[in-house]
Amino acid sequence: MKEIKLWRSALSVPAVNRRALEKSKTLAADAVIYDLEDSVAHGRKAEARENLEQFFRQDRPSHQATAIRINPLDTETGQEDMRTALACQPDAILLPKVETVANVAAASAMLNRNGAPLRIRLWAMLETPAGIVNAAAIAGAYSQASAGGRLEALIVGVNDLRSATGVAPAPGRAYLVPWLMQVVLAARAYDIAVIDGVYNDFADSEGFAAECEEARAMGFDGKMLIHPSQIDPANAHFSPSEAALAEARSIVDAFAKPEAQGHNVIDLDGRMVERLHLEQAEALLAKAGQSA
Ligand SMILES: CC(C)(COP(=O)(O)OP(=O)(O)OC[C@H]1O[C@@H](n2cnc3c(N)ncnc32)[C@H](O)[C@@H]1OP(=O)(O)O)[C@@H](O)C(=O)NCCC(=O)NCCSC(=O)C[C@H](O)C(=O)O
Ligand SMILES: [Mg+2]
Repeated sequence: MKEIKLWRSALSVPAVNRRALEKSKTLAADAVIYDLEDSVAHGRKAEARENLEQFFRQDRPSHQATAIRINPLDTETGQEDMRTALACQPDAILLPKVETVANVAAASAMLNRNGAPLRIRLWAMLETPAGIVNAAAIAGAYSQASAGGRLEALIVGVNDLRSATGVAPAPGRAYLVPWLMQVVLAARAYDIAVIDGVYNDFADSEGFAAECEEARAMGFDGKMLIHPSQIDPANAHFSPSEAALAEARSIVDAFAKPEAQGHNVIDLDGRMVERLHLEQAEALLAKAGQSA
């Protein structure tokens, strides 16, 4: 059976902030992304790497996946970050500003060359025009489904994307939605996770809730976060609703009845239900069991 993982909340923590690093272990985020890239000033990269090496020597809570976001690998800073990440052995390394299959190939080759265990995965941020245009190729080339690939998740970087395209940071994301959907489609085509970008105004809980709802309806698995106050709402919005769980139970029950045996299509209270709905229902119930 396929491994089920939760991707509802991926909190970014600046690796330069030791207090936030400590706090991260106590939080209910499904994943924590320790950031060496944009949240760390250029002159403090070495300090941030040192913090991470110390931090990863400690025990970590088992409920959280860990990732380290490095700088682009075609820079000396990115190369040094990768050495730190290899020493820390997080669950994943998050590559920023991925634009081509070659960007992922370079990281994958470094992991393989250095004998990194296969459990260390790659996550890719798509946050430039080229990254969005090439989303399907990037998702396909190194995804789990394609012979031992390491790529496990795509994350959208909406701030960089807005900056590179000139799309205004206005309320609502009408002009971004077509590009976001391209990323969702690419991830679904290759059966990898897909995480929506950050909501900067962490004091605006209503706006955040609205964006979570939109992201869920678009098919995202969760959201990248910047502040602990966003974790509980994200976990709630990206968990299956009670109504969806009740529906799933009724589908499972209906297919378990003797009269449904040998049928791929049944009538459930005047609606056609197929076996693919049964598989969806079982997956939803399994996921809910994991998040309970
Ligand atoms: C945005 C912040 C700078 C706000 O920080 P601060 O003013 O300190 O917030 P609070 O006083 O409300 O904090 C309350 C307590 O929570 C801790 N805290 C705050 N943020 C985090 C965090 N991210 N992880 C863990 N803990 C956190 C504070 O230390 C306080 O703790 P305590 O004193 O013990 O009660 C700050 O939230 C922050 O730095 N956020 C993360 C910024 C970041 O990671 N940016 C990079 C990711 S964004 C991105 O990737 C964009 C993307 O690339 C794109 O292109 O779109
Ligand atoms: Mg970015």
